[in-house]
Amino acid sequence: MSDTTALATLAAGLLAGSIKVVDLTAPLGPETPVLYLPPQFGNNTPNVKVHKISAYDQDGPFWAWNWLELGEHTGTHFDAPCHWITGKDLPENTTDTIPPQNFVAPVNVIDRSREAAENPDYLLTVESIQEWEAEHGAIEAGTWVLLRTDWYKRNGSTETFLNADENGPHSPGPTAEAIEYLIGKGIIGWGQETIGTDAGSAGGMNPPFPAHNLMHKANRYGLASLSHLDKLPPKGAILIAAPLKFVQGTGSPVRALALLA
Ligand SMILES: O=C(O)C(=O)c1ccccc1S
Ligand SMILES: [Mn+2]
Repeated sequence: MSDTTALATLAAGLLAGSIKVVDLTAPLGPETPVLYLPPQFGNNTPNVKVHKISAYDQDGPFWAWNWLELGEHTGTHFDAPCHWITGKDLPENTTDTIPPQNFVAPVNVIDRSREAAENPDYLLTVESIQEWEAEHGAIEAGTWVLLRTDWYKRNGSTETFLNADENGPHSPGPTAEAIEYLIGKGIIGWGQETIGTDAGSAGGMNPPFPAHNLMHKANRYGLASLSHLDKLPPKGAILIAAPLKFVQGTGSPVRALALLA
C-alpha cells in the first residue's frame, strides 16, 4: 500500500468512525496534582491558577477568557531532553526544537496494572519487558513504550496520586536497567500514568531518576500523568503527543491522544 493510499484509508476510517480517537489526558486545572519534591531537592511547581480576564461582563461584554499560572510539568505532560542535566547540551532538545515528526508514533502498552495494585512500589524489569515481547512482539525502534498501571484512577487527589509516607512516595515505574534496555531498542520515549516518568523510589536508584536521567541523556522523551491506558491494546495504536512550542521549553502539558482501530 502506498503512503498516499494509507493516508486516504486513515482519513476514511476517521470519517466513518472506525478509527477511534482515545483521550489519554487528565483534566487540567487548579485541582491537578503537582509533583512535591522534599526541600532538600529544591523548588516545586505551584498549582495551576486560573485568572479571569472577562466573562461576558463589564471586563469584556461579549467574550470570556482567562490567563493561567501553569508549570511546564503539570498534569499530562511531555518531558523534553533539556529537562534533565544529562540532556541539557543535546541538539533539538527543547519543546520548540524537537522535530515534529517525533510527536506521532506507534505505541507499545505494557500492562502491569495487577502488579501495581498488589505493590505500589512495583518496578518494571528487563525480564518483564522481554516476557511482554515474547507474547506481543518485539519493541521496535521509533516507537513509544507506555507502562499501564491504572494509577490514573488515583488522579482525583494529590494525596492518593503521590501516595507518600514518611519514607517518601510509593508509585510504580521502571528500573534503570529496563530504561537502558529500551534505549538500546531505539524507542522514542517512555511514558506512564504517575506524576512523573519515574517510580516513587527513583531518587534512590542508580542513577537517580533513571527514566529522566537516561532517556533525556539519549535525547529521548517522557510522558507523565497519562490517563486511560486501559483503553489501548498492547500494540497497534498510534500515539499523538505534541508539546506546546514553548521557546527553550523543558516540557509542556499535552493533549495526549491515541488512534486505534
Ligand atoms: O519531570 C517531572 O515532572 C518529574 O517527575 C520531576 C521533575 C523534577 C525533579 C524530579 C522529577 S521526578
Ligand atoms: Mn516532567
